[in-house]
Amino acid sequence: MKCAIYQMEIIPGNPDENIAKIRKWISALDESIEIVVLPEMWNTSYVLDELNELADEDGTREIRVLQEMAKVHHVHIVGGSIAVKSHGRIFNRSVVIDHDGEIVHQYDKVHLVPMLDEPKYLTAGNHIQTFTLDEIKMGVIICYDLRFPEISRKLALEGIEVLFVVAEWPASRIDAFNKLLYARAIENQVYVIACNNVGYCREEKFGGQSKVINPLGTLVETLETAEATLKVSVDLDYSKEVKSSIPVMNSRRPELY
Ligand SMILES: NC(=O)CCC(=O)C(=O)O
Repeated sequence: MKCAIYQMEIIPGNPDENIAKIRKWISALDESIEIVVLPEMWNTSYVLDELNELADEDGTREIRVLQEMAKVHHVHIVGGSIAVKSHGRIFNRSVVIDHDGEIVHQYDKVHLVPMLDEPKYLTAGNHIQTFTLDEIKMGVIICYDLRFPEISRKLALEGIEVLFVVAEWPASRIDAFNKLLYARAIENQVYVIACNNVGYCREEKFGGQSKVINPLGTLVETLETAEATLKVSVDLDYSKEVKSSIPVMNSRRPELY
């Protein structure tokens, strides 16, 4: 699976310019790329007090663009997440679109971040599910979700081979981001494909370091702290190989914990 990750510098509070950036970035990718990954809240960043005006109903404006790009460029899109309005409430919603332009998955962030005031402005989701692309089961979690091993374990127990982590993780806590990514890969024996943003939103600086970690916990490749694209090829059979050589899931004792 050939993957491109967009470590994007998101323009705070400007969905139109961010949509234009996404269009330009996807259009410039070479044709061999099969799946692209975007960061969390790429349409607005963390201008939470402006989302009532900025967020589109059900994210229709952004989703239409992603569907068009997916079809035209024949790529699956793990669309990071976008701020959307739905029935008067705001959600931090991840949308996955296949290369035919069909929506295959939507997920509303279930763990809202107190340190970024999310509980004050956003409504949490209540559902955690896997999705399938090219017959491979995958899962996506959003940023702060990474701190809660239960959500990744639930997805792993349902058979995912790849865990996408879409993030706007601050630079001040980037060591925790990196360590948690390794932990989730090792304990669940899955590829972790993490897409963080860079730049600022108001006073907050975001830390980048988007990366891919294999199911054994080895770094495949990482970015640093500038806007950039990470292109990697992922051998999905490796997850099955690791699962059979170290049978962690079979060694579990769920009756004890
Ligand atoms: N956008 C986020 O969810 C940030 C999470 C964070 O800052 C942390 O867990 O620390």
